[in-house]
Amino acid sequence: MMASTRSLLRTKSLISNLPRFSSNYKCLDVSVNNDNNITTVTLKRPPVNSLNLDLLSEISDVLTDLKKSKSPGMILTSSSDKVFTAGLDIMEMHKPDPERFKQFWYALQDVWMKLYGSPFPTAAAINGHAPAGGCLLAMCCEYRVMVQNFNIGLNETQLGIVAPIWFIKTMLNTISIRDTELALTTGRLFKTDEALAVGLIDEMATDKADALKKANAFFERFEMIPPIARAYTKDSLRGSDIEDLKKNREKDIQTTLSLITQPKVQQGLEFYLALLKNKKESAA
Ligand SMILES: CCCCCCCCCCCC/C=C/CC(=O)SCCNC(=O)CCNC(=O)[C@H](O)C(C)(C)COP(=O)(O)OP(=O)(O)OC[C@H]1O[C@@H](n2cnc3c(N)ncnc32)[C@H](O)[C@@H]1OP(=O)(O)O
Repeated sequence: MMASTRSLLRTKSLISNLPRFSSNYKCLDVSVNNDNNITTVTLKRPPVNSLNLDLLSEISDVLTDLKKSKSPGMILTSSSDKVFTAGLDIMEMHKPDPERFKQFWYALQDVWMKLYGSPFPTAAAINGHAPAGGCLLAMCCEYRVMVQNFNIGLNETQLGIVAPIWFIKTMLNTISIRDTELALTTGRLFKTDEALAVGLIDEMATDKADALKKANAFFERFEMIPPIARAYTKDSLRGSDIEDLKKNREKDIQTTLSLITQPKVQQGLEFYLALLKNKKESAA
Protein backbone atom coordinates (compact mmCIF):
# COMPACT_ATOMS: atom_id res chain seq x y z
CA MET A 1 0.00 0.00 0.00
CA MET A 2 1.29 3.46 -0.91
CA ALA A 3 2.32 5.65 2.05
CA SER A 4 -0.15 8.37 1.04
CA THR A 5 -3.04 5.82 0.99
CA ARG A 6 -2.02 4.53 4.43
CA SER A 7 -1.95 8.01 5.84
CA LEU A 8 -5.33 8.82 4.25
CA LEU A 9 -6.82 5.68 5.84
CA ARG A 10 -5.28 6.58 9.19
CA THR A 11 -6.71 10.08 8.95
CA LYS A 12 -10.11 8.66 8.01
CA SER A 13 -10.13 6.30 10.97
CA LEU A 14 -9.10 9.12 13.30
CA ILE A 15 -11.90 11.27 11.95
CA SER A 16 -14.44 8.49 12.35
CA ASN A 17 -13.38 8.10 16.00
CA LEU A 18 -13.73 11.75 16.84
CA PRO A 19 -16.80 12.51 18.94
CA ARG A 20 -19.60 13.87 16.81
CA PHE A 21 -21.49 16.44 18.77
CA SER A 22 -24.74 17.92 17.71
CA SER A 23 -24.36 21.65 17.24
CA ASN A 24 -28.01 21.93 18.24
CA TYR A 25 -27.55 21.76 21.99
CA LYS A 26 -29.41 24.62 23.59
CA CYS A 27 -28.38 24.05 27.19
CA LEU A 28 -24.85 22.71 26.75
CA ASP A 29 -21.51 23.78 25.33
CA VAL A 30 -19.39 20.86 24.23
CA SER A 31 -15.71 21.27 23.35
CA VAL A 32 -12.77 18.93 22.88
CA ASN A 33 -9.32 19.83 24.23
CA ASN A 34 -6.81 19.49 21.36
CA ASP A 35 -3.99 18.53 23.71
CA ASN A 36 -5.57 15.50 25.39
CA ASN A 37 -8.88 14.92 23.51
CA ILE A 38 -10.80 15.30 26.78
CA THR A 39 -14.31 16.69 26.20
CA THR A 40 -15.59 19.48 28.40
CA VAL A 41 -19.37 19.59 28.74
CA THR A 42 -20.54 22.94 30.11
CA LEU A 43 -24.03 23.28 31.53
CA LYS A 44 -25.60 26.54 30.38
CA ARG A 45 -29.21 26.87 31.34
CA PRO A 46 -29.48 30.24 33.12
CA PRO A 47 -30.03 31.31 35.74
CA VAL A 48 -29.08 28.24 37.82
CA ASN A 49 -28.75 25.25 35.43
CA SER A 50 -31.75 23.59 37.03
CA LEU A 51 -32.13 20.13 35.52
CA ASN A 52 -35.36 20.06 33.53
CA LEU A 53 -36.37 17.52 30.88
CA ASP A 54 -34.60 19.42 28.08
CA LEU A 55 -31.29 19.76 29.88
CA LEU A 56 -31.34 16.14 31.08
CA SER A 57 -32.13 14.90 27.56
CA GLU A 58 -29.18 16.83 26.15
CA ILE A 59 -26.82 15.49 28.83
CA SER A 60 -28.06 11.98 28.06
CA ASP A 61 -27.40 12.49 24.32
CA VAL A 62 -23.89 13.83 24.83
CA LEU A 63 -23.04 10.86 27.09
CA THR A 64 -24.21 8.48 24.37
CA ASP A 65 -22.03 10.28 21.80
CA LEU A 66 -19.00 10.15 24.08
CA LYS A 67 -19.40 6.43 24.66
CA LYS A 68 -19.87 5.70 20.95
CA SER A 69 -16.80 7.70 20.01
CA LYS A 70 -14.69 5.99 22.69
CA SER A 71 -13.85 9.32 24.27
CA PRO A 72 -10.78 9.30 26.54
CA GLY A 73 -12.66 11.35 29.14
CA MET A 74 -15.14 14.05 30.05
CA ILE A 75 -15.20 17.06 32.36
CA LEU A 76 -18.53 18.42 33.54
CA THR A 77 -18.69 22.09 34.49
CA SER A 78 -20.96 25.14 34.40
CA SER A 79 -21.11 28.41 32.48
CA SER A 80 -22.34 30.21 35.62
CA ASP A 81 -19.81 31.78 37.96
CA LYS A 82 -21.77 30.81 41.07
CA VAL A 83 -23.92 27.75 40.38
CA PHE A 84 -22.74 24.36 39.09
CA THR A 85 -26.37 23.25 39.00
CA ALA A 86 -29.23 23.97 41.41
CA GLY A 87 -30.31 20.34 41.06
CA LEU A 88 -33.60 19.14 39.67
CA ASP A 89 -35.85 21.83 38.33
CA ILE A 90 -38.42 22.20 41.08
CA MET A 91 -40.96 23.30 38.46
CA GLU A 92 -40.84 19.75 37.01
CA MET A 93 -41.97 18.46 40.42
CA HIS A 94 -44.41 21.19 41.42
CA LYS A 95 -47.96 20.31 40.26
CA PRO A 96 -46.51 17.98 37.63
CA ASP A 97 -48.29 16.72 34.54
CA PRO A 98 -47.99 12.94 35.12
CA GLU A 99 -46.87 12.07 31.59
CA ARG A 100 -44.24 14.79 31.50
CA PHE A 101 -43.05 13.84 34.99
CA LYS A 102 -42.55 10.25 33.84
CA GLN A 103 -40.45 11.43 30.89
CA PHE A 104 -38.50 13.75 33.19
CA TRP A 105 -37.75 11.02 35.71
CA TYR A 106 -36.86 8.55 32.94
CA ALA A 107 -34.38 11.10 31.55
CA LEU A 108 -32.85 11.57 35.01
CA GLN A 109 -32.48 7.80 35.39
CA ASP A 110 -30.85 7.68 31.95
CA VAL A 111 -28.34 10.39 32.83
CA TRP A 112 -27.51 8.69 36.12
CA MET A 113 -26.99 5.27 34.54
CA LYS A 114 -24.87 6.67 31.70
CA LEU A 115 -22.75 9.01 33.82
CA TYR A 116 -22.28 6.78 36.88
CA GLY A 117 -21.53 3.81 34.62
CA SER A 118 -19.55 5.50 31.84
CA PRO A 119 -16.66 3.41 30.51
CA PHE A 120 -14.62 6.61 30.04
CA PRO A 121 -13.19 8.54 33.00
CA THR A 122 -15.11 11.56 34.23
CA ALA A 123 -14.34 14.58 36.39
CA ALA A 124 -16.49 17.42 37.68
CA ALA A 125 -15.05 20.94 37.81
CA ILE A 126 -17.55 22.28 40.31
CA ASN A 127 -17.37 26.04 39.89
CA GLY A 128 -20.43 26.95 41.96
CA HIS A 129 -23.12 25.62 44.30
CA ALA A 130 -24.10 21.99 43.76
CA PRO A 131 -27.14 21.13 45.89
CA ALA A 132 -29.19 17.92 45.55
CA GLY A 133 -29.27 16.81 41.88
CA GLY A 134 -26.17 18.97 41.35
CA CYS A 135 -24.32 16.98 43.99
CA LEU A 136 -25.64 13.79 42.38
CA LEU A 137 -24.16 14.68 38.98
CA ALA A 138 -20.84 15.59 40.59
CA MET A 139 -20.77 12.33 42.60
CA CYS A 140 -21.46 10.31 39.44
CA CYS A 141 -18.11 11.57 38.15
CA GLU A 142 -14.97 9.76 39.26
CA TYR A 143 -13.15 12.88 40.44
CA ARG A 144 -14.34 16.20 41.84
CA VAL A 145 -12.47 19.50 41.97
CA MET A 146 -14.44 22.31 43.60
CA VAL A 147 -13.90 26.04 43.74
CA GLN A 148 -13.72 27.50 47.28
CA ASN A 149 -16.68 28.98 49.15
CA PHE A 150 -19.56 27.12 47.53
CA ASN A 151 -21.98 24.48 48.86
CA ILE A 152 -22.50 20.86 47.89
CA GLY A 153 -24.69 18.10 49.31
CA LEU A 154 -27.89 16.10 49.13
CA ASN A 155 -30.24 18.52 50.90
CA GLU A 156 -33.50 16.79 49.88
CA THR A 157 -34.83 16.40 53.44
CA GLN A 158 -34.70 20.20 53.81
CA LEU A 159 -37.31 20.35 51.02
CA GLY A 160 -39.47 17.68 52.70
CA ILE A 161 -38.53 15.14 50.03
CA VAL A 162 -36.45 12.01 50.16
CA ALA A 163 -33.37 11.19 48.07
CA PRO A 164 -34.06 8.03 46.04
CA ILE A 165 -32.02 4.95 46.89
CA TRP A 166 -29.81 5.34 43.81
CA PHE A 167 -28.88 8.88 44.95
CA ILE A 168 -27.98 7.38 48.32
CA LYS A 169 -25.89 4.60 46.76
CA THR A 170 -23.99 7.20 44.79
CA MET A 171 -23.11 9.02 48.00
CA LEU A 172 -22.19 5.72 49.67
CA ASN A 173 -19.77 5.13 46.78
CA THR A 174 -18.16 8.46 47.64
CA ILE A 175 -18.10 8.94 51.44
CA SER A 176 -18.49 6.69 54.48
CA ILE A 177 -21.79 5.09 55.57
CA ARG A 178 -21.68 7.16 58.77
CA ASP A 179 -21.11 10.47 56.96
CA THR A 180 -23.78 9.58 54.39
CA GLU A 181 -26.36 8.93 57.11
CA LEU A 182 -25.57 12.17 58.92
CA ALA A 183 -25.49 14.17 55.70
CA LEU A 184 -28.73 12.78 54.29
CA THR A 185 -30.86 12.84 57.42
CA THR A 186 -29.94 16.46 58.09
CA GLY A 187 -29.96 17.51 54.42
CA ARG A 188 -26.47 18.92 54.97
CA LEU A 189 -24.86 21.25 52.48
CA PHE A 190 -21.07 21.15 52.87
CA LYS A 191 -18.87 24.16 52.23
CA THR A 192 -16.01 23.35 49.83
CA ASP A 193 -13.44 22.83 52.62
CA GLU A 194 -15.88 20.68 54.63
CA ALA A 195 -16.59 18.61 51.52
CA LEU A 196 -12.86 18.05 51.10
CA ALA A 197 -12.48 16.99 54.74
CA VAL A 198 -15.19 14.34 54.40
CA GLY A 199 -14.02 13.14 50.94
CA LEU A 200 -17.05 14.40 49.05
CA ILE A 201 -14.66 16.25 46.76
CA ASP A 202 -11.06 15.35 45.90
CA GLU A 203 -9.40 18.74 45.47
CA MET A 204 -10.11 22.43 46.05
CA ALA A 205 -9.53 25.07 43.39
CA THR A 206 -9.14 28.83 43.54
CA ASP A 207 -11.28 29.49 40.45
CA LYS A 208 -12.77 27.79 37.41
CA ALA A 209 -9.51 27.85 35.41
CA ASP A 210 -7.71 26.17 38.31
CA ALA A 211 -10.53 23.61 38.63
CA LEU A 212 -10.33 22.77 34.92
CA LYS A 213 -6.54 22.48 35.09
CA LYS A 214 -6.76 20.07 38.03
CA ALA A 215 -9.59 18.10 36.42
CA ASN A 216 -7.54 17.74 33.21
CA ALA A 217 -4.55 16.53 35.25
CA PHE A 218 -6.71 13.71 36.67
CA PHE A 219 -6.87 12.03 33.25
CA GLU A 220 -3.06 11.77 33.08
CA ARG A 221 -3.34 8.97 35.65
CA PHE A 222 -4.83 6.73 32.97
CA GLU A 223 -2.23 7.30 30.27
CA MET A 224 -0.60 3.91 30.89
CA ILE A 225 -3.78 2.04 31.86
CA PRO A 226 -5.55 -0.01 29.16
CA PRO A 227 -9.06 1.54 28.82
CA ILE A 228 -10.79 -1.85 28.81
CA ALA A 229 -9.20 -2.86 32.13
CA ARG A 230 -10.20 0.51 33.57
CA ALA A 231 -13.78 0.21 32.33
CA TYR A 232 -14.24 -3.36 33.63
CA THR A 233 -12.91 -2.36 37.03
CA LYS A 234 -15.29 0.59 37.26
CA ASP A 235 -18.16 -1.67 36.22
CA SER A 236 -17.23 -4.17 38.95
CA LEU A 237 -17.53 -1.37 41.50
CA ARG A 238 -20.64 0.44 40.20
CA GLY A 239 -22.41 -2.02 37.88
CA SER A 240 -24.62 -3.69 40.49
CA ASP A 241 -26.11 -0.32 41.57
CA ILE A 242 -27.02 0.33 37.94
CA GLU A 243 -28.49 -3.16 37.48
CA ASP A 244 -30.67 -2.59 40.56
CA LEU A 245 -32.20 0.52 39.02
CA LYS A 246 -32.57 -1.12 35.59
CA LYS A 247 -34.60 -3.92 37.21
CA ASN A 248 -36.78 -1.44 39.13
CA ARG A 249 -36.96 1.38 36.63
CA GLU A 250 -40.74 1.46 36.08
CA LYS A 251 -41.46 0.95 39.77
CA ASP A 252 -39.09 3.79 40.65
CA ILE A 253 -40.94 6.12 38.25
CA GLN A 254 -44.39 5.15 39.56
CA THR A 255 -43.37 5.38 43.22
CA THR A 256 -41.72 8.76 42.75
CA LEU A 257 -44.74 10.12 40.89
CA SER A 258 -47.16 8.95 43.56
CA LEU A 259 -44.97 10.39 46.36
CA ILE A 260 -44.27 13.70 44.69
CA THR A 261 -47.98 14.35 44.02
CA GLN A 262 -48.95 13.88 47.69
CA PRO A 263 -50.52 17.13 48.95
CA LYS A 264 -48.04 17.40 51.85
CA VAL A 265 -45.08 17.08 49.50
CA GLN A 266 -46.55 19.65 47.11
CA GLN A 267 -47.10 22.05 50.03
CA GLY A 268 -43.47 21.56 51.05
CA LEU A 269 -42.26 22.36 47.55
CA GLU A 270 -44.47 25.48 47.42
CA PHE A 271 -43.04 26.62 50.73
CA TYR A 272 -39.50 26.06 49.47
CA LEU A 273 -40.18 27.97 46.24
CA ALA A 274 -41.57 30.86 48.29
CA LEU A 275 -38.40 30.83 50.41
CA LEU A 276 -36.26 31.10 47.28
CA LYS A 277 -38.34 34.03 46.03
CA ASN A 278 -38.33 35.79 49.43
CA LYS A 279 -34.57 35.43 49.64
CA LYS A 280 -34.33 37.36 46.39
CA GLU A 281 -36.82 40.03 47.48
CA SER A 282 -35.14 40.60 50.83
CA ALA A 283 -31.75 40.85 49.10
CA ALA A 284 -33.08 43.52 46.69
C1 LIG B 1 -43.48 12.16 53.81
C2 LIG B 1 -42.48 11.51 52.89
C3 LIG B 1 -42.52 12.20 51.59
C4 LIG B 1 -41.54 11.58 50.64
C5 LIG B 1 -41.45 12.44 49.44
C6 LIG B 1 -40.63 11.76 48.43
C7 LIG B 1 -40.63 12.57 47.19
C8 LIG B 1 -40.17 11.74 46.03
C9 LIG B 1 -38.71 11.79 45.82
C10 LIG B 1 -38.36 12.88 44.86
C11 LIG B 1 -36.88 13.09 44.90
C12 LIG B 1 -36.60 14.31 44.15
C13 LIG B 1 -35.17 14.69 44.23
C14 LIG B 1 -34.84 15.95 44.05
C15 LIG B 1 -33.46 16.39 44.02
C16 LIG B 1 -33.33 17.86 43.69
O1 LIG B 1 -32.42 18.22 43.01
S1 LIG B 1 -34.46 18.96 44.32
C17 LIG B 1 -33.82 20.56 43.99
C18 LIG B 1 -32.99 21.01 45.14
N1 LIG B 1 -32.35 22.25 44.85
C19 LIG B 1 -32.13 23.17 45.77
O2 LIG B 1 -32.48 23.02 46.90
C20 LIG B 1 -31.45 24.44 45.31
C21 LIG B 1 -32.35 25.61 45.37
N2 LIG B 1 -31.69 26.80 44.90
C22 LIG B 1 -30.81 27.50 45.63
O3 LIG B 1 -30.47 27.16 46.74
C23 LIG B 1 -30.24 28.73 45.00
O4 LIG B 1 -31.04 29.07 43.91
C24 LIG B 1 -28.78 28.58 44.51
C25 LIG B 1 -27.84 28.51 45.72
C26 LIG B 1 -28.60 27.36 43.64
C27 LIG B 1 -28.39 29.82 43.66
O5 LIG B 1 -28.64 30.99 44.40
P1 LIG B 1 -28.73 32.37 43.63
O6 LIG B 1 -27.62 32.49 42.66
O7 LIG B 1 -28.83 33.42 44.69
O8 LIG B 1 -30.05 32.28 42.74
P2 LIG B 1 -31.55 32.42 43.23
O9 LIG B 1 -31.95 33.85 43.25
O10 LIG B 1 -31.78 31.63 44.46
O11 LIG B 1 -32.31 31.64 42.04
C28 LIG B 1 -32.48 32.25 40.75
C29 LIG B 1 -33.79 31.76 40.19
O12 LIG B 1 -33.72 30.32 40.00
C30 LIG B 1 -34.78 29.72 40.70
N3 LIG B 1 -34.33 28.39 41.18
C31 LIG B 1 -33.31 28.14 42.02
N4 LIG B 1 -33.17 26.82 42.18
C32 LIG B 1 -34.10 26.21 41.42
C33 LIG B 1 -34.45 24.84 41.17
N5 LIG B 1 -33.78 23.81 41.72
N6 LIG B 1 -35.47 24.60 40.34
C34 LIG B 1 -36.15 25.60 39.75
N7 LIG B 1 -35.88 26.92 39.96
C35 LIG B 1 -34.85 27.22 40.78
C36 LIG B 1 -35.12 30.67 41.83
O13 LIG B 1 -36.41 30.46 42.32
C37 LIG B 1 -34.96 32.00 41.13
O14 LIG B 1 -36.12 32.18 40.34
P3 LIG B 1 -36.72 33.64 40.06
O15 LIG B 1 -35.63 34.39 39.35
O16 LIG B 1 -37.04 34.22 41.41
O17 LIG B 1 -37.91 33.40 39.22
